[in-house]
Amino acid sequence: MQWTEAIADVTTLETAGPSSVAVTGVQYDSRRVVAGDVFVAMRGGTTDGNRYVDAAIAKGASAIVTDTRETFNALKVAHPALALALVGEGHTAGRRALAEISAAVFGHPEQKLGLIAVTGTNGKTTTTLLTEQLLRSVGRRSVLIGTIEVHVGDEVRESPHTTPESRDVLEIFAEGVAAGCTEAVMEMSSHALDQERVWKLPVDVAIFTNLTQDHLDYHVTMERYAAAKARLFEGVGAPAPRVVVLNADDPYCARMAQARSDTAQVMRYGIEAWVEAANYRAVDVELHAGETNFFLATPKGAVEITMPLTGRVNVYNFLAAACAAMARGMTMEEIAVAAPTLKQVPGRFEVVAGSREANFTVVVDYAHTDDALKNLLILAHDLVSPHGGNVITLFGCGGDRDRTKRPKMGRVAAAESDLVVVTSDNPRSEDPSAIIQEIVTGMMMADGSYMGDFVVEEDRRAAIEVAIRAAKPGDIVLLAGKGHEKTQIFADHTVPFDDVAEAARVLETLQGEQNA
Ligand SMILES: CC(=O)N[C@H]1[C@@H](OP(=O)(O)OP(=O)(O)OC[C@H]2O[C@@H](n3ccc(=O)[nH]c3=O)[C@H](O)[C@@H]2O)O[C@H](CO)[C@@H](O)[C@@H]1O[C@H](C)C(=O)N[C@@H](C)C(=O)N[C@H](CCC(=O)O)C(=O)O
Ligand SMILES: Nc1ncnc2c1ncn2[C@@H]1O[C@H](COP(=O)(O)OP(=O)(O)OP(=O)(O)O)[C@@H](O)[C@H]1O
Ligand SMILES: N[C@H](CCC[C@H](N)C(=O)O)C(=O)O
Ligand SMILES: [Mg+2]
Repeated sequence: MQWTEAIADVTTLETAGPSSVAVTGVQYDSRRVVAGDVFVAMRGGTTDGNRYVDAAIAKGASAIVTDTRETFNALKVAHPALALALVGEGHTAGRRALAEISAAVFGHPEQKLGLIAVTGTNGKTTTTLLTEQLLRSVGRRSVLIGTIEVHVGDEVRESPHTTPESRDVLEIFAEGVAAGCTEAVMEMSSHALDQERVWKLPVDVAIFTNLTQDHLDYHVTMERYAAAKARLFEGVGAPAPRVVVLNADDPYCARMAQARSDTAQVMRYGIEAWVEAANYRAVDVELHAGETNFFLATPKGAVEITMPLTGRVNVYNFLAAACAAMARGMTMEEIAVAAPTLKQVPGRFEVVAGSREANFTVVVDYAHTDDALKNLLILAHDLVSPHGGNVITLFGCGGDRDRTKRPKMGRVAAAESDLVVVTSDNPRSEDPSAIIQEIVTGMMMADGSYMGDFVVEEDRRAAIEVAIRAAKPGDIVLLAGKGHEKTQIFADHTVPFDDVAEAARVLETLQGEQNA
């Protein structure tokens, strides 16, 4: 492709250098540049891509796009034979240019896929995976992009980010188109919406799951966090979505509804809301461990649903996924047929194998906000209360993330558990014991005493053993916060770590001790 074609959709302040240059790819990270790439130098929060233009040129970059005038002026003098473009000042202009160039370079795959995008604090990963499975049940092939995995048709890859940069999204989309995919299902994190990593992606169906506290380290206020999420329903540089799917039971439903276009079709789902407020409803919900039954009531009638997922939050995730599938042309009858075949999502209420033999249940769950933890604890109580079992909760909080959720998670855990084991999550650059102290502060009552029973064990491996050894028959042990994650991240090193594997190992040891 020619340079002029690659930047045809980009708003430039100034260009310089030759116009007939062959462009073979595009990159935003100098370390990934190969000969022929356009390098887009963007300012960031940690560093500045403009510092790395020389590195990119040394690797054979065919052209440089920058969001900084000094870089542009300096390159004009130092590299007069290089194709250059200056886009508006600042990282937003850089990210927009990156998206526009990537769409051109990858042949506009975003125009060839029906895009379903999911935002909200909790439930995005689950909802995307359920939506993909529903579509697959009627023979559609999808691209999936989210926290745990990337799917390109039948191929499964690890995911580095919940929502990658536009360049990477568009590359995956192009591979999906080549593999015969007709739809794409993706999570859109608030970071990505705010940073416009999803610039000009034409979302056909936009889903809102819920909004509760998280990420205030980044967004600072709930209003700004909500505004970032609302951008999905407005369209980020693209026309507003054709269909919006909203959780009518969430207090932020109206906020998201306001952002949509006047012509958008609105599908509101819920369990609690009145019929007038929610036109897609779960009625007569029966929750069991490992199975949930209800009627999916729609404007066209109702169908009976049986699905092998546990808990009320998954009824919401199913409703969201079912609405999206219907918006893409599936019938409710097809959805009812597919429901029993849905797969459990890794690390979301995942029951650890071997726990049944121990006569108690060990569950790994990705709850890492106070709302998710509260929902998890309610579910755990529902499951153990018929036979008088206890709830033992293990969790920690991630470093370099929202600090204000730490005491809130501490309070919820202490109020709703019979025993809490406070430990480390991913400490990242922070001191693990300082994070734990902030959690424990939330467990303190007005008179200075602590609510509930808790123990502190900073080492997550040892803590898992403490929690499981404390369990008696009929109890449930919740290992919260890390879900599917396969590593633990410390300041200067990352180690392999897997809650499910650690729990299985302890259960095996216990079994061995019992047999001895
Ligand atoms: C806060 C945040 O979102 N940061 C992301 C953002 O960083 P940034 O804009 O500050 O960029 P930077 O690191 O300062 O670098 C500036 C530029 O220099 C480039 N660079 C840098 C070094 C180099 O040698 N050469 C080079 O060219 C970088 O590629 C970049 O283009 O853009 C970077 C490039 O894509 C991301 O790696 C980085 O993710 C960081 C690591 C991160 O932790 N992000 C998290 C918070 C995040 O985005 N999470 C959400 C999910 C949240 C959820 O699921 O609830 C997600 O969507 O994944
Ligand atoms: N609809 C929901 N409402 C509230 N909590 C939920 C919901 N769905 C899942 N959860 C809880 O949130 C946790 C994370 O779920 P999931 O991974 O699907 O969400 P996510 O939005 O993708 O999270 P992240 O932003 O961290 O990737 C689950 O383990 C569960 O505890
Ligand atoms: N994807 C989310 C959740 C991380 C969960 C927890 N394990 C942590 O590391 O904080 C984030 O980046 O905030
Ligand atoms: Mg996710």
